[in-house]
Amino acid sequence: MTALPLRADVPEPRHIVAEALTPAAFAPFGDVIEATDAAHRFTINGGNTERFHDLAKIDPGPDGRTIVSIFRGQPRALPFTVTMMERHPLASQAFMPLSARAYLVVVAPAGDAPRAADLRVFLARGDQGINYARGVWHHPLLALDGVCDFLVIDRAGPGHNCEEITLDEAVLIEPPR
Ligand SMILES: NC(=O)N[C@@H](O)C(=O)O
Ligand code: NI
Repeated sequence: MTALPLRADVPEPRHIVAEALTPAAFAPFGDVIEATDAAHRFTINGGNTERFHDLAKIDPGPDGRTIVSIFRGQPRALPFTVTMMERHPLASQAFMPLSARAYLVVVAPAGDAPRAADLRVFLARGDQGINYARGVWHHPLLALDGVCDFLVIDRAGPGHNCEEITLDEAVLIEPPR
């Protein structure tokens, strides 16, 4: 059986394999929210409780109000094709998994609209949250393996706080190796 010729007019999407989420790797995009030895941690409540203190820079913007919501995400199948990105120019946005499942985080630096080559893909563990700093480009929630709930901390207030762009080329996210 002869292989069908690839269509010359349809470019092969860029392939990206997710990398592990660490505070250092994610630093250009915001904060990783996790209870680790690296956090400013101290005991409270007479020794019953440990506080992992001040883990994310929540930024509601100059005239915004910080709000807390729950997002219930349907799972995405891998490989997943990224064709768009969004940003919140007025405030940060944080996601903390409540379902203890891994999820994907696709980001690009704040500033000009990203090209596909600018994207970074992280595989977050089910005990790691993330906080996108104001204006950081990201893909909307990418839950995996089942319906997942996330606590979300972002902004309510005047102004348009969600801008979307279509990428110059599609990006295929492979299953983690
Ligand atoms: N639209 C909305 O609130 N969700 C997105 O911002 C997202 O990052 O999932
Ligand atoms: Ni968002």
